[in-house]
Parts: sequence; C-alpha cells; structure tokens
Amino acid sequence: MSNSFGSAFKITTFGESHGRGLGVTIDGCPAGIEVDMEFIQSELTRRKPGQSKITTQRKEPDEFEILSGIFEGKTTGTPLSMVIFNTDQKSKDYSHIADSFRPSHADYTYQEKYGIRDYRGGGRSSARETAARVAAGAIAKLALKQLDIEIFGYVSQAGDIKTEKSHTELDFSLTESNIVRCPDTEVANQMIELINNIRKQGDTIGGVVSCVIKGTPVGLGEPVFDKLHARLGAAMLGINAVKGFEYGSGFEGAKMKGSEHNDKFENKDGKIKTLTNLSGGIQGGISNGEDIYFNVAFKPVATIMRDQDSVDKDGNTVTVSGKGRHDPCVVPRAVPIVEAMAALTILDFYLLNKTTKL
Ligand SMILES: Cc1cc2nc3c(=O)[nH]c(=O)nc-3n(C[C@H](O)[C@H](O)[C@H](O)COP(=O)(O)O)c2cc1C
Ligand SMILES: C=C(O[C@@H]1CC(C(=O)O)=C[C@@H](OP(=O)(O)O)[C@H]1O)C(=O)O
Repeated sequence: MSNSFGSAFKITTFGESHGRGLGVTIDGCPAGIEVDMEFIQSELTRRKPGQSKITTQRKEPDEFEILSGIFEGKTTGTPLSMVIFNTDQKSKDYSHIADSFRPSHADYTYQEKYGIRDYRGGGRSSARETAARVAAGAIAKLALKQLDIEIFGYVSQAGDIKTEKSHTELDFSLTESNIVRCPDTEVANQMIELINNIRKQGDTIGGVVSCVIKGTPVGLGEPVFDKLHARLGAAMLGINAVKGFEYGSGFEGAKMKGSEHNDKFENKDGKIKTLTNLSGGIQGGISNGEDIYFNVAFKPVATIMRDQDSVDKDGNTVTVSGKGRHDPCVVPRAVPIVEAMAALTILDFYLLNKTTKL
C-alpha cells in the first residue's frame, strides 16, 4: 500500500479514523523553515470536524504534537514527524456495515483488495487521514511563505449555487468570514442555507473548491510526464471524494478558438508577462510566473441518512442506512486540504528544480 506523496519533500501519512491517532513523517524537509506552531494549529482547525452546523458533528480538537525534526523553532533537515490523537470515535455507528458495503464509499473495493477492512469510520479510507496532510501542508506553506509564494483556496460552488465572480474579482480576506468559506458573501449565505436544507433531508451534495497560487517563479515543472499541472492534478485527485480537476480555462477552453484563447505576451518593465491568463500560469508543463489557478470538483458524500439497497460480503441483498456523524457537503472543510496538497506539490517542485540551474 502506498502511503507517500512527493519526492524531494516526501510525506508519509499513517493512522486510521477510529484508531489511536494519525500522523505524518516528512522526509526531505529542508533545514531553516521557521516553524510557527500557531499557524499549523490554525490550519488544522480550519479542517477539523465539528467546526460548524454544516459539517460532521464529530468533535475533535485536532491538536498536534511534533515528535522530531525541529530545534529552537526551526526545522533541522531531519525527518519531521507530527501526530494527532483521536478522541471522539463512535465505532458503534459502523457495526451495521462490518460485513456490508455503503454504496459509493470505499468499503467494497477496500475489502476486495485487502481481504481485511477496519470498517470503523472508514478506517484508512476516511477523510480523517487528510488531517495529516494538512499538518505537513502547513510546514510546506511556511517554507513557501519564506519564498513569497501564497495559496488561496475557496469554495466557488455548493450544489448548483456558485459565485459568478472569477478569482481576480474576489477578496480572499473574506474567505474565512463565513462557515462555507466562499469569499462572495451573498452567495455564501445561499450555500449555507442549501447545505443546511440538504442535511435536514438526510441527503448530501457536492461542490467545487477553487484555488489560486500566487508568486511562483518561472520554471517549476517538467516538459514531459512530470508536468506541473499533471502533478497538481494527481495531488487533487488523490483527495477523498474528488471527481474532477481543471486548470486555467479548463473544460471551457474546449469551446474557444485559438485567437480567443492565446495569452499574448508583453514586455512589462523588462519582465515577460502575459496580457491574459487562460493558460492558468502553466505552459508546456512549466510555470510561467502568472497566477496558477484551478478548480476541484467534489462529489456528494456517499453516506446518506436514508435506507439504500446494497449487498453484503457474500452478495446477499441488504439495506444500509447512514448512522452517526457525516458531512452533508465536504467543500467547506476541503479548502485547507486543497491548499495543503497544492503547497506540497509546489514545494516539492521547487526543491527538485533548485538543482537544475545553479
Ligand atoms: C473533508 C472531507 C470530508 C468527508 N466526510 C465524509 C463523511 O462524513 N462521510 C462520508 O461518507 N464520506 C466523507 N467524505 C468522502 C469519503 O472519504 C470518500 O468518499 C471515500 O473515501 C471514498 O472515496 P472516493 O469518494 O474518492 O471514491 C469526505 C471527504 C472529504 C474530503
Ligand atoms: C473525522 C473526520 O471526518 C469523517 C470523514 C468520514 C469519511 O468517511 O471520510 C466520515 C465521518 O467519520 P466518523 O463517522 O468517524 O465521524 C467524518 O466525521 C475528519 O475529517 O477528521
């Protein structure tokens, strides 16, 4: 089973949703990153369950401990390990699916592949694992901050309600001002109402998290295979419940003519820039110094509070219904996860690329 992501800044996560806890080891963490503990905690707090009425009600403080890799407030270049203990597991909520499969969760595929499954809370397939990624992503963000690279994620769509404003028109200082994390405040209120109504019906909905990366230098990414957008896409598609990834003009670009789509170059005070940015900051797999922006589509949560026909391990027909605490819509909590995976990808490329041009 592969539990790692990245190569120069390589993270390995461990732990299950209803086990003792979760954590991450970062191998290849450069020395000299100033470790801001409050910032790491605030990132985990943005992701944690039980944060509002429109998320799962599991109550986890998600406080972290750093076990290794820092000295006098800075990373030392040795493996940096972090751990988060579980405190609020309610494993009884899962007894009824010990031998049965929830439609569209990971129960069936996991059972078939490994022949053994920690069914409690989805075990390793639970999005709780993303707490470890957010912890590592916070370290990556701190490193990127020292390089003046910043990442802004936000909810752009919940169900069929979406902001009509593009990322260039939005004020990201408003993202954290509401519980759904949409910087278009009026639309945010409609999203919250929709998610709340869906939750009351025992149902779930999907949504879209958009993300902008500002300050990347020209030259991150490779011209073949390890194209920057390919690795960003893999990072995003590796998040639970993700169904789609598009960057720059994305699927809209398919409708356009070259004459409309091309980003014309200009010489701006001796710097080569583009007048438009339908390329999404990446051309030929390599960052061009413009903002990198992309959308990540999440499906509706699989566990719904309604009876559904399914099967058990032996193929018998059964009825399963969701029990316990689940997200009616994942996007509010997915924002820090998308940002973390973006930070891990960009820092990984930055560290790899440093050695290509001395
Ligand atoms: C932030 C976040 C929260 C989630 N919460 C739930 C949840 O409460 N219940 C659930 O059934 N699935 C939840 N999911 C989705 C499942 O983890 C996911 O559907 C499952 O692992 C199967 O993987 P797949 O959907 O990628 O195929 C969540 C996903 C994310 C990103
Ligand atoms: C615990 C978290 O989210 C969980 C993600 C999840 C799933 O199936 O992905 C199912 C639920 O698990 P439980 O039934 O144990 O509460 C969510 O609460 C978390 O993100 O930290």
